[in-house]
Amino acid sequence: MSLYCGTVCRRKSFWCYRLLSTYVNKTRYLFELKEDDEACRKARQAGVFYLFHDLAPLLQTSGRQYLVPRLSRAELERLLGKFGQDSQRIEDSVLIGCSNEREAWFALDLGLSSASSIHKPEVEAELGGSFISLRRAVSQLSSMDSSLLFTARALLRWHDGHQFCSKSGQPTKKNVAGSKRVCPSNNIIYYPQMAPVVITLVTDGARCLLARQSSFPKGLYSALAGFCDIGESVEEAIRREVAEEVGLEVENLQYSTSQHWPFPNSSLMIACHATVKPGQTEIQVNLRELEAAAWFSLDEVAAALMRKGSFIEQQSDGLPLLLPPKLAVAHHMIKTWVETQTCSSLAAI
Ligand SMILES: NC(=O)C1=CN([C@@H]2O[C@H](COP(=O)(O)OP(=O)(O)OC[C@H]3O[C@@H](n4cnc5c(N)ncnc54)[C@H](O)[C@@H]3O)[C@@H](O)[C@H]2O)C=CC1
Ligand SMILES: [Mg+2]
Repeated sequence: MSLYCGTVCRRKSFWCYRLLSTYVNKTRYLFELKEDDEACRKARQAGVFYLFHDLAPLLQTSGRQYLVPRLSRAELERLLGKFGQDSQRIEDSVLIGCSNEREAWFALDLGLSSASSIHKPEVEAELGGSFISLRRAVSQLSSMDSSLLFTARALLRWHDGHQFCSKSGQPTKKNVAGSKRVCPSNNIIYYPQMAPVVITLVTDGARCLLARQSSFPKGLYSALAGFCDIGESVEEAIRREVAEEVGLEVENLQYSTSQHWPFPNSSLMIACHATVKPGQTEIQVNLRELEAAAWFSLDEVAAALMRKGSFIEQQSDGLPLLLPPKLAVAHHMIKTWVETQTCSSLAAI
């Protein structure tokens, strides 16, 4: 049973953790760490650390998968000492989560601050791993690891880009958890930001519309995506983006799911399905935004979904269509569409 006992237990800690479900307990604990610098400092003493270098996480290879090593506080202090760094450097770490047992997890980038950047190959040799671009590693990470590393990368990048107050020009100061930065001269609080992005899988009933940008790997097609403009609702952004990019009008918008996507900046991907208006299927590609867009049949998409291996391996097997990696929300939407189409065609038999 999960119970919240409110103010009665608000003595030493914010909440009486004993009575709460594991999930609520964890959520409340993280909330406390973000709000209370002293509690977070204490948690950092016993916490574990994920290391990055210039936003690339430290990873270790295990067969076709990557493992994500973590360091205890003592191991991290030893490492910093070995490379002539003060343990003060740990102050730069940011809180990215915690275990069910309230072990706090932090991320620290050893390469971002050029004044005190640690030489990458030496750390890699010392820790028996490599700092690998998260984008490159994403298909070989478990979904739990990738979600944690996405958060860490986004937060580390945000702090790196918000060292100064945009009003006073003075240095800003992060709270211990790294959930905000404050300008000491005018008390303006800066919170980490994400840009809302709509991503839409358009169908005409039998086919789905996929598109590619010239920057995509050869053969890769994805759903239509675009940043929401100021003042727009999600529905308006979807209609505008589809019209802008492929010259079609859509209706029957249906929310599917959402995902935090850290490349290149933090985006909140809001995924929806939509259909074209009856009789409107002729694509007019906006070549300033896209290289190509086309309708794909269920068979073509289902075959592409079955393909295994990395992009490089898939590119060499000669089939024309490549789909986004499993962890991308675009993959999830395409898979959902194929499943729905397959079920409805089976039901029609
Ligand atoms: N996780 C997934 O499955 C997928 C994620 N994406 C992500 O969605 C994002 C948006 O997709 P695009 O087609 O590139 O968007 P888009 O169609 O809006 O075009 C990008 C252009 O929009 C403008 N723009 C407006 N607001 C912006 C902002 N806040 N930040 C950056 N540019 C802004 C810029 O001129 C930029 O060149 C990309 O960052 C991409 O990584 C895209 C497809 C799949
Ligand atoms: Mg786009």
